[in-house]
Amino acid sequence: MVAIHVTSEIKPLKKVLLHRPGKELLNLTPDTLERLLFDDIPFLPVAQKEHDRFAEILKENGVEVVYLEDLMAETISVSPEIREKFIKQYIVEANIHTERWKKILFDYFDSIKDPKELVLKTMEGLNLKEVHVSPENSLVDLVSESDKLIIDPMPNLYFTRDPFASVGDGVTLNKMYSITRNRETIYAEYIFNFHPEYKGQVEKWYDRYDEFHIEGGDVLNINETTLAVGISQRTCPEAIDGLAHRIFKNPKSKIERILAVNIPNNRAMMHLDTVFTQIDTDKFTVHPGIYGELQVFEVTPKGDDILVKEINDKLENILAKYLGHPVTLIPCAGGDRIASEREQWNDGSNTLCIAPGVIVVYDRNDVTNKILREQGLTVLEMPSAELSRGRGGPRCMSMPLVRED
Ligand SMILES: NC(=O)NCCC[C@H](N)C(=O)O
Repeated sequence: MVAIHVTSEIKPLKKVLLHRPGKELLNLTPDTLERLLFDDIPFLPVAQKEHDRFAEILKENGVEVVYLEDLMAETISVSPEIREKFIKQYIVEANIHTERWKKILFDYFDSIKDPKELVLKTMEGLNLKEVHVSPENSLVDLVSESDKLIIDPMPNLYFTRDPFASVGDGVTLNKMYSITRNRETIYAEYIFNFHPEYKGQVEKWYDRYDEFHIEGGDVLNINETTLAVGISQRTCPEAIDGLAHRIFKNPKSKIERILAVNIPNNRAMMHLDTVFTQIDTDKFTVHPGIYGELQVFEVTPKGDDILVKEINDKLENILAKYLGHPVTLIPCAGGDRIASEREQWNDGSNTLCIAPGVIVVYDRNDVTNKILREQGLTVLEMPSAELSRGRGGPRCMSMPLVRED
């Protein structure tokens, strides 16, 4: 089987990457919520139960589920050098810069021998009181509190959609918008560089060391030759320019055009997949907030450069043009403004399509889900009381690695 192969949003899903939320959620506090991009603190045991049900629904429907933490544990088990390189890089990226603390923390992480336990610990964050230090050796240690996080958790890791995005037989390895989420991409970097199944198998259309930010939630595979990318809070036009140059220049890419869709810059519409997702060959769920004419740019190759053309139109017309047939937009919660705003906040339009017309959704969006059933979709509901507090739905919580052609 190929390592990565995704040319659509709806073709049968064969293999998907998830991350089971872990103790990183226990290191969220009211003071850090905003910086760490959460709106509330999920109750971990319930969040895990909900996530396990998500994975079970996928498996019941023939999808192979792999976990980020397992792939990463396998990656650092490839050789002691890779493990050591990872720990050192992780510490620097966690903003630890003094030689003394780099050494203390290297020894701490290096002492965790089980690879998966080590990976999970790097995700969880670290409290000063977990590390044994001799405070008499340093003024800094004596003046600081003993019960504080010295390494932040990465609570958004269960949104595997964002740090990298599968496009064709490659990935965009993303430079993220926020400091907290930028740390997450280290895992994909190591997996794609060193994991035996992925090393040398995956084209990189964008890199985490590039200058401008782009996130996977903004990347939608319309078909084999057309990619839609949101210009949003999380993805800037410069990143799309850079991606276009790279992807058009690479003979292994089949992408012939990128549609850059300008969406409002706010938290309720943070990514393109927060405002619309494809659910069938001719159907999309949408946030009613993007009805009407949208600013859209068609980016195509022109010699060694790119050509950008503004093609503003209604979403349904743009999609119909590139898919080659009419499409129906189903608004979140129908036309009811209050229900729609409520359900949109809990990702009512953010569905994971696992085959044409078959979608995984949050159970809490009951108004939207009823409408989707009436439209003939197979709606697989997952529990969502706690997971939804992170502001992402089933599409955000999954990264397709392989979809059938
Ligand atoms: N694709 C998505 O819309 N992902 C949801 C990400 C939620 C996360 N709390 C964030 O703010 O990045």
